[in-house]
Amino acid sequence: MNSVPLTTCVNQLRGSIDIPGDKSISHRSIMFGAISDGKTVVTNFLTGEDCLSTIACFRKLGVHIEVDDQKVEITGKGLNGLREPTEVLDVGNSGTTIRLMLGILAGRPFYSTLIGDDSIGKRPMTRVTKPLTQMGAKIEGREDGKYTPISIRGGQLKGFNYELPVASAQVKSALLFAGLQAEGITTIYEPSKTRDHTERMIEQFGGEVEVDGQVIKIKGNQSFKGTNIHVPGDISSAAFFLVAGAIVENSEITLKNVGLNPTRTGILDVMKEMGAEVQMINVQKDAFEPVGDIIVKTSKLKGTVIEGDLIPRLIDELPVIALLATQAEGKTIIRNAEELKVKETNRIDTVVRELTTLGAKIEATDDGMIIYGKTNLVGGTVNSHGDHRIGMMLAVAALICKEKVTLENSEAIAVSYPSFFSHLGKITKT
Ligand SMILES: O=C(O)C1=C[C@@H](OP(=O)(O)O)[C@@H](O)[C@H](O)C1
Ligand SMILES: C=C(OP(=O)(O)O)C(=O)O
Repeated sequence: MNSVPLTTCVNQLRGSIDIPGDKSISHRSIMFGAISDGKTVVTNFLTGEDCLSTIACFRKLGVHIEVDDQKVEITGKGLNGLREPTEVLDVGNSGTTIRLMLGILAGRPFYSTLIGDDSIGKRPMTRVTKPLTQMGAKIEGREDGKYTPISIRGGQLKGFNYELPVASAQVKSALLFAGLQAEGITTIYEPSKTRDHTERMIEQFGGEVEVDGQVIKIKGNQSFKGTNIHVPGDISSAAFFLVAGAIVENSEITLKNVGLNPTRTGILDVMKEMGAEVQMINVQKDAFEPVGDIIVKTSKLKGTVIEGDLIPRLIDELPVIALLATQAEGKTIIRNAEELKVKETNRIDTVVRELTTLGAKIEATDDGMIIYGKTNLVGGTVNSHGDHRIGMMLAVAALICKEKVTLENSEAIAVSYPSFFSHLGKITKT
């Protein structure tokens, strides 16, 4: 457990950062590469711990994967090339890895066991185990399939119609992976539109999927062909610098190569609504995932309401958006965000607890939080609680703290952004 002093009292942030590869897209590039025929080359791959867990799991399923810095080569032998693993598959801290892999394994005629860390052991799995069982997979898990360890024996699946009880791209993607191996058609209805990287990647690897708003249809017995994928920068990682640039005085920073898929850009909409000076330049809309650069400057901010269909478009950014709201005049309300309770930590509790330590006025509600601004943040000892997004949010908060800030459990940040502190150091002027 690392405890580190954070940089405080920063006078300005200046310069530019190349944002590392998107976590969601990096995971999926390995998964599709592994189930395709032939070679897939992935560039700008995110070498965060979560995506490395995905690689480790597929190696145990017999897939040859070579990693050279941010370049990954996967030698796929199709879905039938996956082999029964002789060891348990350890997903580490990664919810995306376990839920999407369960979808793939549901259609494979062999037995696997999946485990993860303490945080994974508390995250709900019924949301995927129940519909996958309905499709025909045999799944057992602790407390009736609710939690890890989970064992699965896949086999011949049947397509079905399924209304998602929660807006979750992980559940949708698990069902797409199962559906593309099933007999017949699988139709999924989403309560709100969630990130569509799986749908985009199916087409990129030569498969077929039909999307009509929040209704997604996939036919079974599909096969895929290896391809080259260049992963855009992760807007969820850029979010920490977007907020830092807006709240630290005298700042102007450019975030380069940021993925701008509209299912992920909720933070930009909210920042504009709050009065932030953010500008997109060099936008390439026709790439398989849209990408561009973002300039952010110190901004005068006002409170807002964040709710409804916007929530899935910024779910992972809510901790750092809560910090942003502490620097806005007036009240900010975040509602319909109960999914925050089942992330790496209960992010309603951890955000409220840690920001309160630093002097913010913030309350937890049943489905979100209320933040009263503008407050001066002071200092203190804070804790990531093993949650990478909480750790990075606190490092950004420290930039505007007047007193010493110490971060406990800082190592969690490597889950999604191993170069976070070096990037922050590069733009920080004290
Ligand atoms: O599909 C994905 O890659 C993800 C979906 C989201 O989770 P849910 O599907 O649980 O909302 C998000 O929070 C997670 O970081 C990544
Ligand atoms: C929730 C997250 O990831 P996962 O669900 O993959 O653990 C996240 O990265 O904020």
